[in-house]
Amino acid sequence: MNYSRYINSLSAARKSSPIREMTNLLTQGSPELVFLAGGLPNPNTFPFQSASIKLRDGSNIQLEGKTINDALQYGPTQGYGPLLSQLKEMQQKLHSPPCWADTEVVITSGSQDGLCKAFEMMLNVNDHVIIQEPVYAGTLAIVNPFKPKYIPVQCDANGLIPDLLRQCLETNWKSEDAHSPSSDIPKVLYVNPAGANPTGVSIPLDRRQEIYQIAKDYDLIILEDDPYYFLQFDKKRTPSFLSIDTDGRVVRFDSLSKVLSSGIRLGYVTGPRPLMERILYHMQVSVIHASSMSQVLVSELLKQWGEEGFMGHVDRVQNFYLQQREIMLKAAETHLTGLAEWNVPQGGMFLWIKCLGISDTRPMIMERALKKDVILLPGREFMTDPSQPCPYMRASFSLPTPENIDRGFRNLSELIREEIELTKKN
Ligand SMILES: Cc1ncc(COP(=O)(O)O)c(CNc2cc3ccccc3n(O)c2=O)c1O
Repeated sequence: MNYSRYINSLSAARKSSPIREMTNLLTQGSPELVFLAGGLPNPNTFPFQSASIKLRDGSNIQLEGKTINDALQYGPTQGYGPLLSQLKEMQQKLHSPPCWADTEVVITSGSQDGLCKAFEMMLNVNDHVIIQEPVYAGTLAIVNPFKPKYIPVQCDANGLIPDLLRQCLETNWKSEDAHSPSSDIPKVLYVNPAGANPTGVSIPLDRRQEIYQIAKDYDLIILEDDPYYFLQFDKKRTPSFLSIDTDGRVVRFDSLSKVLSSGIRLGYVTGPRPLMERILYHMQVSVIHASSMSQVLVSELLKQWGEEGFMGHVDRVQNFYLQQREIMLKAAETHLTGLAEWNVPQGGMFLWIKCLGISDTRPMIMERALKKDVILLPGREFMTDPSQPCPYMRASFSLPTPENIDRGFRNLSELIREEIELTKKN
């Protein structure tokens, strides 16, 4: 593939920082090396001497000696060596990427960081951007400043609809336009394929293959934003776009937020080397690297757990959210039947609810929900055109207890009934 068409002039102008190259030397030098080059602070001046983290299973992770020094010091931009190796091994085992030999992984400060850098590498102002809709509000927040011409592709119970995707493209372009520098044909397809935010929908494999073929026909890069991959409620996880990527056209964003901790701010981007190099250079100048403490801690955890321990943990996390989903679905049945409609989420942590008899949920939620001791997000936040009224709202089942879910939905049903009355009066 010719990746230059996906790299805007800003990103193409980025170069590796000499200081970062120097720091990489530090990890390659002999023990006799006298390092006079980089401005790394002397760890003996740090007040932290060791750290011990207690795990819920009663075991401990000890950071001391080399690990505490690594945790407190600058490290390689691409990621802390041991963790990078562990994550690369995990990607190979879980996804068996067909283009693995030409693939690179970069550890980022959450998948949000990686997603932001990928769009900032690829987009120019006023670009066409193909995006599933509804879509995670954090993605819109990244892309909106580019004043994009969104091509929103509607979803059904199985996610993004390939026929609509193909229709959007063939109505306005020919596939050969992808090879014409002057064409304004889109270059990027953003997809959140499993347990999508906000719908909870997962795209089945046959549909992913159709979508991939369309991306192939129109030479699109697929941004596979997949933080809920481990939270798919069907234990047999659907193969990722990365696992069917025979061309090297998928950039995949994984997150540790939903399975280990959201506060450690660790995600990892997996994609073709020429694109990952651009993201690496951007990391060098934006944050230098993701938190060393977070990376060392996770690496020691994975070392202690091994693959079996980690997969056992993510299964427990998946089961927790499945239980939470059941509780929210029961509360919806009890309190919202006749007032709203919803699909059964196939993954993630959200229920996407359509209010019946209310054209736009934003005023109800933003102006009247707090008085009812319940708050959720209005559907407009997840639309590419927020000026349009939207009858949907997103409820998260990650945090509330079963009792609070039931109480919240009881309050919600009162809120909706009062809103319908209000609408009738106006
Ligand atoms: C589809 C999709 N892609 C990327 C991310 C970012 O995850 P990261 O790995 O932690 O950076 C997310 C996180 N989504 C949310 C985060 C959040 C944080 C504070 C408060 C509210 C939040 N709400 O509501 C969210 O949906 C996501 O859903």
